[in-house]
Amino acid sequence: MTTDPQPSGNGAHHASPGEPPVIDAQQLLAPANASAPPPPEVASAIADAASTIGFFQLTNHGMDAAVLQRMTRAMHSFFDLDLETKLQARRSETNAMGYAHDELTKQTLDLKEVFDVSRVPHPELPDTDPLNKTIEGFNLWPPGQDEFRAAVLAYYREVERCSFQLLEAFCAGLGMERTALHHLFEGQHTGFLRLNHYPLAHPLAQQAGKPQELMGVHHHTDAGFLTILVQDEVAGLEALAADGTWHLVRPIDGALTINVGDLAQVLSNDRFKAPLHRVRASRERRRYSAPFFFNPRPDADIAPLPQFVDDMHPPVYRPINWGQFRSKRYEGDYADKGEEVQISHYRLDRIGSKEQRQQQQQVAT
Ligand SMILES: O=C(O)CCC(=O)C(=O)O
Ligand SMILES: [Fe+2]
Repeated sequence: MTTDPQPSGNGAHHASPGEPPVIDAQQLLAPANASAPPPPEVASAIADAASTIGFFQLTNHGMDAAVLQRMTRAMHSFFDLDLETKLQARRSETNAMGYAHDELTKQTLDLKEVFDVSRVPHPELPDTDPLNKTIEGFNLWPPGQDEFRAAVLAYYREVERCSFQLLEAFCAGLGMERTALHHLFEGQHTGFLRLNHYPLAHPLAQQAGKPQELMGVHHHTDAGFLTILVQDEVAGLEALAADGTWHLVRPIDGALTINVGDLAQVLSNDRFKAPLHRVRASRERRRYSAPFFFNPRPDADIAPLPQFVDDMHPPVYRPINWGQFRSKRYEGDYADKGEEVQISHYRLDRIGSKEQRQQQQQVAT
């Protein structure tokens, strides 16, 4: 049973304590509002959510519903293809985009299959033209799937447009000029769209003493700045709240689910929180989702912004070069190369770094 959302002070609604707020976005993402400042109460509700649970849901958002629906249909047909066809667009160690059914999170196999698509720098040129290679590699497409390609690329352009508008609301919520962070993304952002399909969990998985097999995605934070997620009606996504308990991020028809990424946490010097989240696998229903990871230019050096640093709030992180961080992270997704790189490795107090833990152990023993 679900409870009716309760209104809170700034127009956001919480279903229950710890559950991400549902925010009426007042058409924040509509093209007509591209040059308008984000409504202050929307920016403030976003900032409240971003600085507490790190997740929120946007209703009445203004993204093009027809483009979204077309992508969703194409995603279902794609995952229904036979494995052999999907494997023709299989990603590799040197090409992060394309199809995979063997992704690792925290060195553990996730129960899902994915298809990743990045920005196309020169849409007028063939997909395989060297000028269309980004730090993610080339986009790979299964043969004979023209509608899938067209639908996915149309959605990519739409969610990319919305990401810039949402970035402005994040900036406004942090009390900054709304275009203050555009330079980190403009021209060469490395945002990518992921299509996720979570097949049914095997009924014997838990009995076999392997509860980890019941996770669609193991707990993680998203590495980029922000994520715009479309989830279907099958529940499964959970976020870790400050009290240490997992809360369902319930699917809401027509809403966009947004979460803070690691880089927004770093830039805001820990004001915004990148939440740990995971996806439970279901034994009853297959689940589909489509996150867009809004990531900066490869040459962006991300560090706490001066306005969030003072005597009381010293910088928490040293600069992170995005291009290097992303490629290290991908190595961990693709194959077990040891501990996955995290922003905690860049903390100046070095809490959580391997070196520090080893040092602490040496001191303790
Ligand atoms: O499927 C979902 O709801 C979320 C997936 C996710 O967290 C991810 O792909 O990073
Ligand atoms: Fe995620």
